[in-house]
Amino acid sequence: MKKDKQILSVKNLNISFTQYYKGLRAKRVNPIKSLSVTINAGEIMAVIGASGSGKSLLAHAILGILPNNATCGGDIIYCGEPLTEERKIQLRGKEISFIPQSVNYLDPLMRVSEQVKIGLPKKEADKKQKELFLRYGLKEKDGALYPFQLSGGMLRRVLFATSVRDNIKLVIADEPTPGIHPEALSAMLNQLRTFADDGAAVMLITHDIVSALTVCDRVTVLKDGQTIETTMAENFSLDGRNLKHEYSRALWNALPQNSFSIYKEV
Ligand SMILES: Nc1ncnc2c1ncn2[C@@H]1O[C@H](COP(=O)(O)OP(=O)(O)OP(=O)(O)O)[C@@H](O)[C@H]1O
Ligand code: NI
Repeated sequence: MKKDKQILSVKNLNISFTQYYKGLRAKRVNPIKSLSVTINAGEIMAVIGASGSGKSLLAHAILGILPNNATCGGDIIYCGEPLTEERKIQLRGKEISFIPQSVNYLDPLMRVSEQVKIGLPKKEADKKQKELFLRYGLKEKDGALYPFQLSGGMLRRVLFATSVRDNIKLVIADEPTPGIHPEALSAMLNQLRTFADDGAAVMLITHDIVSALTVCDRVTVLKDGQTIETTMAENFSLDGRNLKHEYSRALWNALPQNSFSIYKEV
């Protein structure tokens, strides 16, 4: 696949919810106001922002899994064409791969090895699933277990294994690494890098900016459902003087390892 080709373009995304309370009184909330992000083939775009800034909603809008009471505006273009609700259903789990934030996305009643096999070509599903378990430090016998029998860290690895498929063009990873020990963390980040190097566009939603910077190309900063800035990863360095927006600098300088740097307005 040609690199630098735009795979995903989200323009002026707007998401609101109608909430009913006290019987019939309706209230609208509008957590995503004007959010834009583009990702090219071969690129990892980290998406960062405080809790509640709209990162997961962005992911869910692209995948077509927003709750029913959500209203969505703006444009989502995938490979040059509007990503309609039908196309979302058609493509997710195939060309568009999702690593969800919550392990609740796993089926509680299905053995985890079976869940990793979903979407794999039948003939090689067994072999591939075992390879993926090995790659992410899961034991072969763990495959026979149900989600409730695995630890949080193990479930994250299972989720990651479910995302590795051939012919992926877009990967959306929503906070894929919390509670993961350092070795598995780097295996997962390397896997995201491999997806990108093989030509996919990768969206890495995370709170862990420092780990993300080891693999990502660009960073989009969100605040209150709006894009604050998109910048090259290398601008997250020193005291953040190359970042355009005050808020991005504040996020960067709030990290414990940066707290001693002298922050001056530039
Ligand atoms: N179904 C819903 N109805 C109403 N508001 C919602 C709904 N889902 C999410 N929100 C609101 O939208 C905002 C953004 O939520 P979102 O889950 O995208 O945040 P996030 O950036 O992923 O946060 P975190 O880092 O904690 O995962 C939040 O204020 C949340 O309360
Ligand atoms: Ni989230």
